[in-house]
Amino acid sequence: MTTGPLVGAAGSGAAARAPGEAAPAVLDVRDLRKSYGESPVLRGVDLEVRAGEIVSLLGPNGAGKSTFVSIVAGLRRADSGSVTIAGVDAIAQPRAARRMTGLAPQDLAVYPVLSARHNLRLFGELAGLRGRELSRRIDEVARALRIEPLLNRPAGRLSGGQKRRVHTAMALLHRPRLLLLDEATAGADVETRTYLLDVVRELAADGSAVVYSTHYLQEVEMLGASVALLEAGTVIARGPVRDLVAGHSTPAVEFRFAGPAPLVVAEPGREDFAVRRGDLLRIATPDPAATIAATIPALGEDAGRLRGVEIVQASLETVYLALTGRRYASGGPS
Ligand SMILES: Nc1ncnc2c1ncn2[C@@H]1O[C@H](COP(=O)(O)OP(=O)(O)OP(=O)(O)O)[C@@H](O)[C@H]1O
Repeated sequence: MTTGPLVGAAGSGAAARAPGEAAPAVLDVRDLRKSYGESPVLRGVDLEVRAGEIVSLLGPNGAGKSTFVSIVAGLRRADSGSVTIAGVDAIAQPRAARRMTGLAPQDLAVYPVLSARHNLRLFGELAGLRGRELSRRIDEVARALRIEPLLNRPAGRLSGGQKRRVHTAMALLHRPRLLLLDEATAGADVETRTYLLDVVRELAADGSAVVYSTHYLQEVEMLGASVALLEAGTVIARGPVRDLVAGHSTPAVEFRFAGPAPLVVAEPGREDFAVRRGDLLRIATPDPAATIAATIPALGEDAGRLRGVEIVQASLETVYLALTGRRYASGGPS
């Protein structure tokens, strides 16, 4: 897809660097802490995002992703820590930092009685664009996100997915050096999701740094993004998907039963790698075929209740499950 120059002025694309030279950090967050009342949410978050890099911010509900994004965007105050955006101290100089940042927050924020174009004009002006340049940028971004036919309609009468595109377009107008997208594809249909992801990839290819919070692990791979996994207030895993998969996860075999799964582990040494939840017994193993061959004879009477056996290959999802402990609570049915 050709969408035209979305972020040409970000100006830090890979072409300007010598081969092998690391791109500069656009976002540099150190030891960020934030509590709501007595409840700590961010307990010392460090995150660096380089020009041209897309970082998917993952984490369970309530992990603090939106809190992190809104502090970086200057909408909330941190208790302590530093946020530097393209060399500017975002806590000491929030206005200067905001000019380089584009934010599409999780909650849709469009003025419903104004047209989509008027919404874009307002946000473009807030970001410092004027006159012809603003009109040109509205046209470019509208083309990229396929909202041209919607521009003259009141934003309040657009569908959820159409509003989502207008809302995201507002974050892109001024070609931000740093783009913050908080669950940008929530509620979007397959087509809208495709446009949004295309635009994010193009922005990064032109040199923007992107922080993309999402619950859709598939999108991380579609974006070629690296991962920052937020859990219990800190980043517990950071890096390219392939490195995380290689370092944190093995395949697993899942045995599904009619009724509660038995905890049967036939292979010595695999006990710590088995978890049971409801009708499912899951055994992480480097050799799934051997695990199946050893486990089925050991099931005894329970073999009659066996309904299915599946090999689950190591993937970002298995890493996520292994690191956050979600879905498979160790130690029996829950
Ligand atoms: N304004 C607030 N006042 C008090 N507590 C808050 C406030 N905003 C968020 N929280 C709490 O802080 C924690 C982190 O919330 P946050 O929205 O940052 O998480 P999240 O990772 O974005 O979650 P989700 O994936 O559900 O969007 C949650 O426990 C939430 O209830």
